[in-house]
Amino acid sequence: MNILTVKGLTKRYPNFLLEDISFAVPEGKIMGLIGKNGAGKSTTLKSILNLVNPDHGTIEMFGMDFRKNEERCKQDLGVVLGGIDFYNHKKLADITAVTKAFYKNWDNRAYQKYINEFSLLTHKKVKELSSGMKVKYMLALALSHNAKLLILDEPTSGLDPVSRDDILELFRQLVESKNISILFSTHITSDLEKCADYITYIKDGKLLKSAEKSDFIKSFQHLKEADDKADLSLEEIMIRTERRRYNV
Ligand SMILES: Nc1ncnc2c1ncn2[C@@H]1O[C@H](COP(=O)(O)OP(=O)(O)OP(=O)(O)O)[C@@H](O)[C@H]1O
Repeated sequence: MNILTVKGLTKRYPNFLLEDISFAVPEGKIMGLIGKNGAGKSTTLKSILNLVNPDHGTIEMFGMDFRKNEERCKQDLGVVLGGIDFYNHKKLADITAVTKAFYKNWDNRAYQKYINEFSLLTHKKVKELSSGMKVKYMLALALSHNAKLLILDEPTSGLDPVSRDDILELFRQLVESKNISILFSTHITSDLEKCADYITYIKDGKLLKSAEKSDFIKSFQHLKEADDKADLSLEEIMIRTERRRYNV
């Protein structure tokens, strides 16, 4: 069963066109949304969530039309877009108090468990947290209302390799122990090697490929050159697909 199905998503900006994006996230799986800077990853996520107004396309979430059931869907959805830096001077406890009022199925015991598990101190202000801790706090909030789908925009960007590995490991554990589904954007291919089940690749606003990871990798092996012995890695696939020739 697919937890999220995106069909024909199109968004036109004056200097950019996100065109006819379609893909699906199966239940209990991690989908990595990849593309270089400016490819349209954030625009895709914001269009899915109705944070920008797409020109075309349908979004089915939890078997419902997202646009017609937005408030219901949001109860089971955890979203981390662009961090919480605009709450820099707020204490975590204060942000939590505002957040929990929004969710019908807020679970205080679960919240306390994740706060302890992630070693978060709720009397601290957002600006006192490391980047990895901020991501963990956002995840703690999402998990405390039993979100079934997490949509995360570049959750690992700006993290050091150890913190990145820690967050990716946490994603895998969440998927395996709680059957949560995750859609996250990144331009860091090693994130996907480590933890994605499926990959959707957007290039210049267009969908290049969306497939299960090993099928995805297989489908790009025509980019191999004579002296390539092993299969191309995701990094090589992306570099070769995006490489430009300069007339200098
Ligand atoms: N509100 C907006 N108005 C006009 N153009 C926009 C707007 N938001 C994004 N764009 C343009 O859409 C294009 C895609 O941007 P987007 O942020 O979706 O890319 P991205 O793949 O998430 O990039 P990055 O990895 O750098 O975050 C860019 O050319 C950007 O300038």
